[in-house]
Amino acid sequence: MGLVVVGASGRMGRSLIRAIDGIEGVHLAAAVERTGSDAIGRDAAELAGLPSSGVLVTDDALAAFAHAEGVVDFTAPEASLEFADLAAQARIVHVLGTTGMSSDCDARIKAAARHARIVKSGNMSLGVNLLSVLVRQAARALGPDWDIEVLEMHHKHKVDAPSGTALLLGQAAADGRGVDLEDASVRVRDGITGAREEGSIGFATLRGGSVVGEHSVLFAAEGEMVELRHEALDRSIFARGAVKAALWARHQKPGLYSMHDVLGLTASV
Ligand SMILES: NC(=O)C1=CN([C@@H]2O[C@H](COP(=O)(O)OP(=O)(O)OC[C@H]3O[C@@H](n4cnc5c(N)ncnc54)[C@H](O)[C@@H]3O)[C@@H](O)[C@H]2O)C=CC1
Ligand SMILES: O=C(O)C1=N[C@H](C(=O)O)C[C@H](O)C1
Repeated sequence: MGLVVVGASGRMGRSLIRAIDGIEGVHLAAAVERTGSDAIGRDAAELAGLPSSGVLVTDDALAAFAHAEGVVDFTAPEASLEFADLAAQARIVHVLGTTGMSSDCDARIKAAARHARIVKSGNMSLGVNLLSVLVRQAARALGPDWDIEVLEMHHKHKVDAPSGTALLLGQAAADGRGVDLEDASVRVRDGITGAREEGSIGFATLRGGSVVGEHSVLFAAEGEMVELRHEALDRSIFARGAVKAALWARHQKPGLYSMHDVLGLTASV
């Protein structure tokens, strides 16, 4: 399966190029960066620390998509919307890992998925997706007198908050409780906030250094606390998940899929 990596010189772009190189059944068909990037014209594999491949980074996404079967996209929300349209036109699989998408963006991705196979997730790792199943089960079992807080820490370059993973885990907790996350979530606390509102789902964001990604979901009650936690030690876990998603989506009908679909983690698990 020929895959295009968009955002090829980014942290995830380089990790994806290395993952594609090491996985049977896929090859790097093209590598795309934004117009004006220093990476344009450079060998994509060399950028990722591999021996040269002859695939030069381009800013012509349309031409790149024409000769591929899938695109893996960890870029930025506006760019991902554009790539969703181009992938739908080219009838290729779109694996979308970009976070920080607004509800408007999500609606446009849903519309594009009427004609395209899109796998979208705030976290492509097996560990976090399994964790989300456990969070949903815990939230259902523990009930509303257990306070739920989602805590995350990432590297200092991350531009969106809360992380896509924190929102995914918050959604799992809300699903387990049978509440609407929009109504229940408290994303920021500052000043005299008053006591914690019963049933709310809180978020706390930490940024610093080179942390790849740490997430905890805390369930706190009178006299006891349960913590469910995931730590990403290397970006290759997301890259390998994204490639797995592309290979899986190749055989699916048009639609918007999640990593739960790819990994077979259905609602009943
Ligand atoms: N879903 C998941 O499992 C994961 C999601 N992410 C998300 O992926 C995104 C990227 O993360 P990083 O790689 O750390 O960021 P980064 O800033 O290192 O890389 C983003 C790359 O996209 C490129 N880009 C931006 N607009 C573009 C355009 N129009 N055309 C082509 N390239 C364009 C940038 O030049 C940059 O090289 C973020 O939203 C992050 O939260 C990151 C890791 C895992
Ligand atoms: O920006 C990152 O780095 C990451 N982003 C994703 C998120 O927003 O949750 C996934 C991972 O935690 C790394």
